[in-house]
Amino acid sequence: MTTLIDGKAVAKQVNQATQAEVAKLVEQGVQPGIVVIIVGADPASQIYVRNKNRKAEKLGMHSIVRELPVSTTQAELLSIIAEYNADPSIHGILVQSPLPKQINEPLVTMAIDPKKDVDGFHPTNVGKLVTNFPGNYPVANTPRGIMTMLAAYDIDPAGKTAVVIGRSTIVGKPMAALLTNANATVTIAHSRTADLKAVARTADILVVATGIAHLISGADIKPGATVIDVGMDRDENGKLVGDVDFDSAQGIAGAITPVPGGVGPMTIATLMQTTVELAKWSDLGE
Ligand SMILES: Nc1nc2c(c(=O)[nH]1)N[C@@H](CN(C=O)c1ccc(C(=O)N[C@@H](CCC(=O)O)C(=O)O)cc1)CN2
Ligand SMILES: [Mg+2]
Repeated sequence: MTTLIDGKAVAKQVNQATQAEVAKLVEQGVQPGIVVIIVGADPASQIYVRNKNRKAEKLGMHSIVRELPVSTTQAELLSIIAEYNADPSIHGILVQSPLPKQINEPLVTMAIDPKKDVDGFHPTNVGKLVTNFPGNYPVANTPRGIMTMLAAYDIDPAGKTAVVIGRSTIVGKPMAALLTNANATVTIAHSRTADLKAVARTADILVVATGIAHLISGADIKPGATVIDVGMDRDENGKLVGDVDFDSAQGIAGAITPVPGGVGPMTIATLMQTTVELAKWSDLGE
């Protein structure tokens, strides 16, 4: 029997808690605010940005979408970020990725005030995560949402062997840090890993974030393992699929996230949760 990890249902619970928290803050005179900056007109990014804006408004937050032309220069983008760094009504600044070629993404990440870094990508915040620094700071929303999902299903990483396939700043590296901080024994694997599938088979918790449709199949999964599929890929018919072949994993995995309806909804719900926390930490000193 394979348990389906229902990200949509967990996201709904997180969103309900966030909505209640927003209402409480508003009573105290603080309305959490987020700005999402999008450069260019990538259709998928436009949909994600619209979804974030709708969700933020639905939960009672102040939400701005700042749409910039594809020709925006590095200097223009940095000066817009500086504007929101100085705006007390904005607690979270998110620059939607991917960005056009003329923009230096790491410099953009560095320009965001770490206290408003709602993505958790600023090196100051990444450094705190990796050093398991005490206190409050934002953590990348996709891996943090995955930790929330694991907890919701009583899956404790402590003492388990975890394999994270993918080493991105958005998912793989912060995921490995969170699992390490939760006392798992963690391996980061990637495109250059020798015998990747044999490494995958050692995992009690397998997180796959490669962007390669159906890279992992049932034969690569240790029986009973928890499988978290971060992929959002298109198959040959244009259908949205994950990095894991869900059908062949069924019956082998102990628990698995579907695509869609797994990690994706948790990313947005966690982003909203982080925005509220940033507002609390900055305006109420909590
Ligand atoms: N600055 C950032 N840029 C990007 C991030 C990010 O976290 N920060 N992540 C991705 C895109 N993304 C959010 O921005 C995102 C994409 C998709 C989903 C989602 O809920 N997916 C659904 C399926 C949607 C569909 O049917 O197409 C699901 O998995 O159920 C959430 C967040 C890149 N850029
Ligand atoms: Mg994401």
